[in-house]
Amino acid sequence: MTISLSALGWSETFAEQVQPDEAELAPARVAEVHRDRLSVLTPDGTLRLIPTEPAGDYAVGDWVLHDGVHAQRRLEAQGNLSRKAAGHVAYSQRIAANVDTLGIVSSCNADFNIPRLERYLALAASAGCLPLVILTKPDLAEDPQTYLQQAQALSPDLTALAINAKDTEDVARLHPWCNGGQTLALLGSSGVGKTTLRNKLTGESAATQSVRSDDAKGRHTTTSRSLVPTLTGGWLIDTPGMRELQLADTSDGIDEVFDDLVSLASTCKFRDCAHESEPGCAIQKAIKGGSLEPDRLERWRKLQREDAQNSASIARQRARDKQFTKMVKGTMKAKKHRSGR
Ligand SMILES: Nc1nc2c(ncn2[C@@H]2O[C@H](COP(=O)(O)OP(=O)(O)OP(=O)(O)O)[C@@H](O)[C@H]2O)c(=O)[nH]1
Ligand SMILES: [Zn+2]
Repeated sequence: MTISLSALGWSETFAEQVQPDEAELAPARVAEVHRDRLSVLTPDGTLRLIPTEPAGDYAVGDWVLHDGVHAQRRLEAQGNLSRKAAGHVAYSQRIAANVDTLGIVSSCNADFNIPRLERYLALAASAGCLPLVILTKPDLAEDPQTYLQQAQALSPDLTALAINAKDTEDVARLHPWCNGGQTLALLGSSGVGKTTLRNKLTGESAATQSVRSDDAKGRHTTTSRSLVPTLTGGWLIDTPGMRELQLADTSDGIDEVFDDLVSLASTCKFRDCAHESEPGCAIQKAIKGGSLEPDRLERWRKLQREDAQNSASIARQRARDKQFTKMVKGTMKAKKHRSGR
């Protein structure tokens, strides 16, 4: 069975990137990334390719141009999700590529958390994905509508749906975001129902408990990340094990989520107003007038601080890496020189 490139999500944006000297190469979409190979989808089926860049440069959902053996070139992606990787060494880690819609999954219970939703919304805005808030387990909540209203109030551009992930008909309300070659990525804390949604959307029966391995902290999380077809002709990227999502280089996304504060701040008397006790502060005025919650200002500041700190530590690490490479090259050159070669 063959399927069209557009059914795989190919569009003009990618076609335009193909250079005349690449006419011999064929496009393929990355379904899985392994250290030494990529599993890719082509109109004729699945292929294994040898990467030509470090594995960390690829993300599930990427488009590559290949010759049947090597992924010769990775095309520039749209809807690029990335985060600051956890650990001692700071770097920006790609999570998923060419994502049309980011499904932000939260359940209607203790997991529901406004700052976390705002964090995911900032990520979606910065990546250029359409945000879709999916509130699971409404059947277990006393008043799911209050969660829905709180989520909806975060932005007029956002769609929020309360969906019982165990109910096939209810899950069908997500079909408009995963048909016609469109890609939906699901992001959310462990246990909120991502696997349950995935099984309904794809007709697969990925185990909700068994495909797990211990991570460093001894907690259980699903580990594989892949691009899988939905029953309705779209694509789903499950991003398991994303307990903690640290933002980096998303200041544009944060500004979008807090655009009301950004435009208020632009009317403060001082350009560098810290919105504390400065005279003529439009933000403090709005708080006093009751049109702005002080908490929202705090959440904005907190995300901005986090983003700035993470972006800076990633930049420092990049600079260190660069310096190290330079030093190694310098040493090798000196050695060559000494040995008279
Ligand atoms: N009642 C009810 N239970 C749900 C709903 N969604 C998920 N569950 C249950 O919640 C548990 C966790 O669901 P999973 O789908 O495994 O959660 P997950 O987000 O994939 O978790 P990780 O794999 O750890 O990331 C399972 O027992 C599901 O049956 C829902 O909408 N209603
Ligand atoms: Zn101010």
